[in-house]
Amino acid sequence: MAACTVYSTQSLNTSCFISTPSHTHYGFHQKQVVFYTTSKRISNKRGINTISTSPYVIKCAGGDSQTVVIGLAADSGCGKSTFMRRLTSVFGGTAEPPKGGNPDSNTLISDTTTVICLDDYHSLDRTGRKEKGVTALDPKANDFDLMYEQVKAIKDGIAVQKPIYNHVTGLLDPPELIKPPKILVIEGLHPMYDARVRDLLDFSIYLDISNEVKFAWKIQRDMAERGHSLESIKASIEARKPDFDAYIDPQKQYADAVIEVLPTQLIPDDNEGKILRVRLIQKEGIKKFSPVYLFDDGSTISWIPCGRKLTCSYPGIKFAYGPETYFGNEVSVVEMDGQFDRLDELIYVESHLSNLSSKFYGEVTQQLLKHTDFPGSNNGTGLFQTIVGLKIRDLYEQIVAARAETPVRSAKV
Ligand SMILES: Nc1ncnc2c1ncn2[C@@H]1O[C@H](COP(=O)(O)OP(=O)(O)OP(=O)(O)O)[C@@H](O)[C@H]1O
Ligand SMILES: O=C(CO)[C@H](O)[C@H](O)COP(=O)(O)O
Repeated sequence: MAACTVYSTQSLNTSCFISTPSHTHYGFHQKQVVFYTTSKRISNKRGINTISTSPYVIKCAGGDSQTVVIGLAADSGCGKSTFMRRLTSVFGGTAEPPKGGNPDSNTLISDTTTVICLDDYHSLDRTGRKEKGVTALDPKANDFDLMYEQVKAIKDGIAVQKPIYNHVTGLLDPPELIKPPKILVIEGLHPMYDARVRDLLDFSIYLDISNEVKFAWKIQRDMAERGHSLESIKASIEARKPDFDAYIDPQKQYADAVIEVLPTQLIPDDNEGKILRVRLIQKEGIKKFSPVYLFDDGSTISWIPCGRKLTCSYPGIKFAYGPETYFGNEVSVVEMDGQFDRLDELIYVESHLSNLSSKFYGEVTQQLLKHTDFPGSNNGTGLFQTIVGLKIRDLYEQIVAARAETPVRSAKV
């Protein structure tokens, strides 16, 4: 049986948020129990109940109970869903919408992860935004207080009733229950915009897609799959740009890892946007995260792997690695320009990368081979998304291991 520690409320901030109607006893996860014997419930207009008194909080040793929170920021259509599918696959599962819930829910749940889309915190629906003349990227169209309260509650192991923004109707639908998972990913336009939400993140990622590439991807998806015209795609990108520059793009300075996607430099003046130069920018000095490197940690390296061990057709493949400064922070950057002809040969490149946090030799290659149908599997976007997925798994395992030790120690003291 797990050893438990009982804390008196005098030393705790006892205010918390819950979503269930019962008010005497809440059990979250297997190894943490929060036990309220006296409670005062105040319903507020967001359907959240505030408990203002809680005499005992019991936490048990060996608990992996607190949710690890990951932030993933990017503009719409920049590969968040693809990245999430790769991340879920690293944990060995597939993500699905909540069973029996709203068919237009934006949430995806797997055994380990719950991914919530921050569009659900739009405070203005489509009509409301039109009337007020604001875009969904404008902070005025989003409820950051609620976002903070709910992400904090989930992180503390407490279920919430999260609103749903319905992309089909453009309306705010009735809320859905989100239980605390092992890993909560908050993805969308603003995971690092509000300092309170940012501080809750255990790791943060920004997908930085250059305008040229964003345009090429949008055309491919919105013209081919959604029947939009070229003119309307151009107009929509232009209309979003000022708010994107003001509110979304600046978040990259806070990210622990940035995946930057640029046009290739291997073809002069390329404007097709098919061959990509992708940079994995990794912040130095982040707890439980040690950046991936090529050949030699801290050196500056340029490497063309094409030859006997790696088949390359025009324009080839070029890797680079080295230390840089990014928004005043020391970072390590691994870069890949070009694309693989034969994905199985990626193993050759993988064997020259270190600190991958893989569980066995060839895991990165195996992951990419598993999902050759995902966009970007043959270039740096797929490679670096997979690597970041392994890093998140490693971070999660380190956090769980550290937590398993802490209460035992404090109980002994
Ligand atoms: N690495 C990639 N290489 C090429 N195309 C890509 C890549 N990632 C995404 N795309 C293109 O962009 C489209 C959007 O990708 P995805 O659905 O993953 O983005 P998203 O950020 O989740 O979009 P949204 O927020 O609009 O739902 C894909 O359908 C595909 O056409
Ligand atoms: O930037 C977006 C994030 O995905 C969407 O444009 C925003 O959520 C508004 O959605 P819709 O266009 O469906 O009203």
